Amino acid sequence: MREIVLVNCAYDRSDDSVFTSPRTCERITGGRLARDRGTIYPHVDGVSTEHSCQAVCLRVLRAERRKSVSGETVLITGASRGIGRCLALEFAKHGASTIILWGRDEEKLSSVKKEVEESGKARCHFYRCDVGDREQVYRTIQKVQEDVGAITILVNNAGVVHGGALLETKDDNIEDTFRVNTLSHFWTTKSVLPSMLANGRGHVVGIASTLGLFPLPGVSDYVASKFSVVGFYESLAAELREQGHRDVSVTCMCPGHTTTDMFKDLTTQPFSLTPQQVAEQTIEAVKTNQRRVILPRVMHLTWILNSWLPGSWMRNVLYVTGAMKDMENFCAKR
Ligand SMILES: NC(=O)C1=CN([C@@H]2O[C@H](COP(=O)(O)OP(=O)(O)OC[C@H]3O[C@@H](n4cnc5c(N)ncnc54)[C@H](OP(=O)(O)O)[C@@H]3O)[C@@H](O)[C@H]2O)C=CC1
Ligand SMILES: CC1=C(/C=C/C(C)=C/C=C/C(C)=C/C=O)C(C)(C)CCC1
Repeated sequence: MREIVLVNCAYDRSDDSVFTSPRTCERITGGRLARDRGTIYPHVDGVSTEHSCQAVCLRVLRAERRKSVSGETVLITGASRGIGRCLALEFAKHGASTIILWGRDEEKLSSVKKEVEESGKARCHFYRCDVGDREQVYRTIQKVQEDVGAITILVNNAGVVHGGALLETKDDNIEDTFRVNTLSHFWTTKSVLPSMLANGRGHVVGIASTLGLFPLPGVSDYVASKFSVVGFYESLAAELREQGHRDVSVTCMCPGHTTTDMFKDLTTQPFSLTPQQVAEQTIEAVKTNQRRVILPRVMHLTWILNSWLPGSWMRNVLYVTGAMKDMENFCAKR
C-alpha cells in the first residue's frame, strides 16, 4: 500500500473522493507529486474535513487499495435475467472462482449457469430461492455455505415493480415490493456478514436505483422501497466503519433506467443504460470500494437539482423530455 500526502484538495462527502487541484498541487509539493495533479481519488480514508482545504495536508491511502475479484465466491440474487445475468457473466470474466445464482425460475437459472461456465473458468451453482421469504433465505444460505463455503461478495440485485397510482395499487403488491426490494437485503446480508467479519474479507453490494434518490410518479411503492434500501446501505457502511471493520465493504449502486424487462414500457428514455453497463460499473465499484455509484453520471445533477429546486422544475423536465408520458403509459399498462 502506498501513502501519499495530497495538498490543496477538495473532499466530496457524497462518495468520499478527493480531488487534487490541477494548479497548486505541484507548486506546494514540488516535483514529487506532479503526476497526481488533477487526479480524483475515490473512496479515501482518513479525511477529517468536508470542505475544500487550502494547503492542508491529507494523508491518503490509495491506489493499491484497488482490489481484484479474482478467486472470490459471489452470490447474486435475481440472476436469472437482466442485470443479474450480466453481473454473473461479468464477475466470471473478471476471475471470480465461484458464482452462485439465485432466482425463482430454475430453467432460466440453469441456462445462465451454462453461459457462465462456457464463458470462462468459474464454477457456477444455482439455487431456487424466493428472496421475499425470510425463512427460505436463511435455509438457502445455510445450504450454500455447506455446499460451497463462505460467500465473499454478496450482490443483492433481485427486484420487482408493480406500479400504478397509489389508490389503484393492491396492498399485496405493496407488501411484495417491500419484501423483495428492501427486506430481502436485510435477510441475505444478516446471513453472510458473520462469515465476512470472521474472515476479515467481504463486500456487500446492493442494486438500488436512481429512484432511491429522487422520485417519479406512479411507482410510489417501488420508489419508497428503493429510498429505504439506499438508507440501509448508508447506515450499514457507517456501522461497519464505526465498528472498525474496514475489510468488509459496502457498495450501493443507483442506476437509472436500464433496458431490461422490468421497465420495458419506458421506451423513449434519454440516458438509458444497458444491463451490461450496469454490471461493468458494479464490478468497477467493487474493485475501487466505492460506497455509492449513481449512473449515468449526469443523474448526479438531477439529484442535486431536485434537492435544491422546487418540484415544478423536475415536473417540467419530465414533461419536456417525454418521461412523464412514458410513466403514464407504464402505469396504464399495470
Ligand atoms: N430496469 C431498470 O430500469 C432498473 C432496475 N434496477 C434494479 O435492478 C435490479 C435488477 O433489475 P432488472 O434486471 O432490470 O430486472 P428484471 O425484471 O430483468 O430481473 C429481475 C430479477 O429479479 C428476480 N426476482 C424477482 N423477484 C424475486 C424473488 N421474489 N426472489 C428471487 N428473485 C426474484 C427475477 O427472477 P425470477 O426469474 O425469479 O422472476 C429476475 O432475475 C432490481 O433490483 C431493479 O429494481 C435499478 C435501476 C433501474
Ligand atoms: C428525472 C430525469 C429524467 C428521467 C429519469 C427517469 C425516467 C429515470 C428512470 C429510472 C428508473 C426506471 C429506475 C428504475 O429503477 C430525464 C428524462 C433523464 C432527464 C433528467 C431528469
